[in-house]
Amino acid sequence: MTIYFYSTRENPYGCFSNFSRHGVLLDGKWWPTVEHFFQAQKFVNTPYADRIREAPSAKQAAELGRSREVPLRPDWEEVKDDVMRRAVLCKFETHPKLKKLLLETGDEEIVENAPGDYYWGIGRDGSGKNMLGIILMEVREKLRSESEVH
Ligand SMILES: Nc1nc(O)c(N)c(N[C@@H]2O[C@H](COP(=O)(O)O)[C@@H](O)[C@H]2O)n1
Repeated sequence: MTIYFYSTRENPYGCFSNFSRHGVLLDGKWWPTVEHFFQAQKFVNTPYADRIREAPSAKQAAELGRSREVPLRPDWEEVKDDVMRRAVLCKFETHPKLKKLLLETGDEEIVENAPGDYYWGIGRDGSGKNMLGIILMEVREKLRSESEVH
């Protein structure tokens, strides 16, 4: 059965959202959520990226990251999927309970049911790309093959 997630408040899969309070250590810094890291990478190596890292919530980090008052890095469209892959993998490697939950989803399809997001989610009408769901399934496959080797 397809697994849908969106709000962090929904159990058990709300923790699959990038807004969930599961931090990651990346590039020598601690990021309170994947969303903080992802949004900051739009302005990598600028003081604005540090401002995003210090945002009190993922929602505020996303608002800062979506502002176009500060110039977006020129290669963002080319790098954004890999930025997301790295952060999502790090999250599930860092938090064993989340890794277990992800592996327990087996081969089920995972879908970010974000009504306003037709790229990372499926959008309101279900026609979106579901790139975050696809990345979660890629990460699941990677973690599964690693756990079979050891
Ligand atoms: N909770 C939530 N609210 C939204 O409005 C969303 N668009 C999403 N999806 C997440 O948004 C992040 C990327 O946004 P931008 O590319 O910067 O617009 C990413 O974490 C999606 O999973 N979630």
